[in-house]
Amino acid sequence: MAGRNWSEADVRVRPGRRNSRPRTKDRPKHEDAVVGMVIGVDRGRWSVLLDGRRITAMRARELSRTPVVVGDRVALVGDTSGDAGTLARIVRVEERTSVLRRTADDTDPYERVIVANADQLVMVTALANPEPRTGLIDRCLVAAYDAGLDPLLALTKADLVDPAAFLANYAALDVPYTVTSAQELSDDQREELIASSGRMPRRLDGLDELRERLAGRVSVLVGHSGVGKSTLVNALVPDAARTTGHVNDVTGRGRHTSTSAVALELPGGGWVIDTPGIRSFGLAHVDPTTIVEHFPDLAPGTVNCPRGCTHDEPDCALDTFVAEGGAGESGQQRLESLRRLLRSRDVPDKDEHMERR
Ligand SMILES: Nc1nc2c(ncn2[C@@H]2O[C@H](COP(=O)(O)OP(=O)(O)OP(=O)(O)O)[C@@H](O)[C@H]2O)c(=O)[nH]1
Ligand SMILES: [Zn+2]
Repeated sequence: MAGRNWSEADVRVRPGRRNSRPRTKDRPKHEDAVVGMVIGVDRGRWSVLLDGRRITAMRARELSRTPVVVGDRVALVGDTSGDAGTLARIVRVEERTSVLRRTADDTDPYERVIVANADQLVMVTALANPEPRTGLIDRCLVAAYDAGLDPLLALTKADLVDPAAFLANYAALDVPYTVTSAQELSDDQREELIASSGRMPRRLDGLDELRERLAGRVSVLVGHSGVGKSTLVNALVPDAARTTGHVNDVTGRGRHTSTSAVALELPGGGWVIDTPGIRSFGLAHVDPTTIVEHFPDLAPGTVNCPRGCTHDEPDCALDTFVAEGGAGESGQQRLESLRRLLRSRDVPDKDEHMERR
C-alpha cells in the first residue's frame, strides 16, 4: 500500500473510530530513533557506539527481556548525547545477520546468544603451554558453521613448538589459520616496555597476517585461559587494556572485570569481540545437515542416506560414496573429519565448564 493516499472515505468505512489520530499501536514506532552498535553490556546497562560517541543506554520497558547483546544494532531514543550521566533508551533490536550462542550449563539452564552480527570466529589456541586440544576447536568449528561465521584458527606460541604437527589435524578441513610467536626480548627492552605500558610485554611475530584477516570484519575471539588471547588483543588494539581492565598491572595475568563480551575497534577498521569466560557453545540444537553443507565435496553423497541420517551411523551412504571415489582422494580423511565434528556436539570439552569464571 505504499504511496496510497488516505481519503475521508477510508476513514468512514471504519465505524466506531472517533479519534482521527491513529492509535499508538498503529503509529510507526520511534521514527526519530537512531541506530548504533552495542559494544559492551554491564549490569543492565548497554554501551552503544553511535557516530563515534559512546552512549550508555537502558532497555526500554516495551522490549521486556528481549536479549540485547554485543554486536547488536539497536535503535535508540532519548538523550543520545553520550554526556556523562545521561541514559538513552533501546527501543528496538535490528535483525541480526548471525548469532553465536553459548551453551547451557550448571549455573544457567538456557542457551544464550552471546554475540550478534559477527562475521568470523577466531579460535585462539596455544601450540603449547597450555597443550592444544582438538576437542574444543572442533566444537568451535561446529559453532562457527552453525552460526554462519567464518572460522579462523589463531595459533599462538609458535616460538615454543613448530605448528606443523598440530596443523595436520586440520589439513583435511581446510581451516584458515595464522601463527604468531613471541619475540625474545633483551632485559633492556623488557624494562623499557614494562615502563611504557605497565604490563608484561610481548612483541609478536606474525601479527600482520592476523591483522589482515581481521581487517574490516567483526571477529569474535575465543580461547582457553592462558592461550595468549589478551596478549593478541593488546597487540591488536593499543588501548585495549585500559578499555577492558583486562590485564593486571602487577602480575600481567588476566583479571577480568566482567565475564561478558566486549567489542574493541581495530585501528585499521573492523572489530574484535573479546569473550572472557566464554569457552563453550550451545551445540545441542545443531542439525547434522548444517555441518555437512560445509563439506561441499561430501554433501552430494548424502542423497542416498536414509531419512534423518546422522551421517555417523552404519547405514550412512557417505561410506560407499567415499569408497567409490565420489569425494576425491582426500574423501576418506574428509569424512573422518566431518564425523569428528559431528561427534564433538555431544562431548563438551571436559574443561569447558570448569574454566568459566
Ligand atoms: N612463549 C610465548 N608466550 C606467550 C605468547 N603469547 C602469550 N604468551 C604468554 O602466555 C601467558 C598467557 O597469556 P595471556 O595473553 O594472558 O593469555 P589469555 O589467553 O588472555 O589468558 P587469560 O588472561 O587467563 O584469559 C602470558 O604469560 C603471556 O606472556 C607467545 O607467543 N609465546
Ligand atoms: Zn548419512
